[in-house]
Amino acid sequence: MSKVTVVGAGNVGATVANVLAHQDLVREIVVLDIKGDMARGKALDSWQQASIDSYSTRLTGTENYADTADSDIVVITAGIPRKPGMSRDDLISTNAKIVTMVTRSIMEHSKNPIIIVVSNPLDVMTHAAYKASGLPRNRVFGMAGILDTARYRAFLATALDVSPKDIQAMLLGGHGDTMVPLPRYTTVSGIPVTEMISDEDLDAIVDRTKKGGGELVKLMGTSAWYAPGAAAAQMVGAIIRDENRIFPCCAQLDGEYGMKDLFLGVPVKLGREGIVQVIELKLNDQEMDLLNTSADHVREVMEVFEGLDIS
Ligand SMILES: NC(=O)c1ccc[n+]([C@@H]2O[C@H](COP(=O)([O-])OP(=O)(O)OC[C@H]3O[C@@H](n4cnc5c(N)ncnc54)[C@H](O)[C@@H]3O)[C@@H](O)[C@H]2O)c1
Ligand SMILES: O=C(O)C[C@H](O)C(=O)O
Repeated sequence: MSKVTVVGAGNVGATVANVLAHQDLVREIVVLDIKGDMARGKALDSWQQASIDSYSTRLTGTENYADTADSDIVVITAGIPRKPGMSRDDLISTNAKIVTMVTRSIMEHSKNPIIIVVSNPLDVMTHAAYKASGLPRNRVFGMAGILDTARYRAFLATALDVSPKDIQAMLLGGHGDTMVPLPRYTTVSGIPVTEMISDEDLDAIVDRTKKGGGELVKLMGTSAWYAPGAAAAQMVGAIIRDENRIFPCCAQLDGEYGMKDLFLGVPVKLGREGIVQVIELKLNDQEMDLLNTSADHVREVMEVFEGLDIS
């Protein structure tokens, strides 16, 4: 596996390419954007960093899909980000068209890629790419849960004054304010987090996590990119190394958690073939209720998507 395409050379796309290049895992990264010179410039800038940071991954930029031919993995970050006051769902009509067109163009030049979607609203955009690609569900999935748990882990690390490296956590649901961080599946070096923090403080951290994207949009006027870019690069790394790592990702459910034909955040095992397994947790009633509420919200956005005219 050695060719990765990143579509969208904006804040997130450029970060995915740059972080991935630093892992020195792939032969070639192609960065594609409708603004071809921006893609060329960012790829060239990252390539000029190679001798300083010691990696061999060759980066090039383009606006031409022929240059993406025979990609093993494609990360789609193309689309508009939200501005303060907007929800991710407000992006749907613009980004649904972009993600669909991008996926169709990718499939004209790569036979059997793995596609990782980043564009928002994430769960529905992952469905859009799945539908436009014709690929099986194990090869099309979305990045959100790694980012959302990373935020949760960062907030916990600050509150407990420990390293975020020692916090392990799981999270379910759609990538929106109804996401479901799971304290029952959160540990600090194996110690249940509930033994280290009060219920009140933990609740506040769960709530801040759910609104974590919006907090950054408010601060910066646009959405985040360092942690999102690193999260997508981590997924690419796990696939290329065939590691079977378990991450929360947006995957199509086929009966798991009692749901079908819906893309939602769940724990998955990631290896060379993409999603090797969707992992079903034994949820309690309260967790299941929260997951159902989140799924209902994603279904509402799906209805908007189904009503769009994307020719
Ligand atoms: N899943 C997540 O957790 C997560 C995290 C952060 C951002 N996002 C989403 O990722 C997307 C990108 O965010 P960003 O901050 O990088 O935005 P950005 O505006 O910095 O970059 C987006 C890029 O997409 C390009 N683009 C637009 N239409 C295109 C097309 N048809 N073909 C190719 N390129 C095209 C633009 O030219 C631009 O360079 C947004 O939708 C944002 O909401 C998702
Ligand atoms: O919040 C956003 O709009 C971008 C992204 O989904 C995030 O969580 O940072």
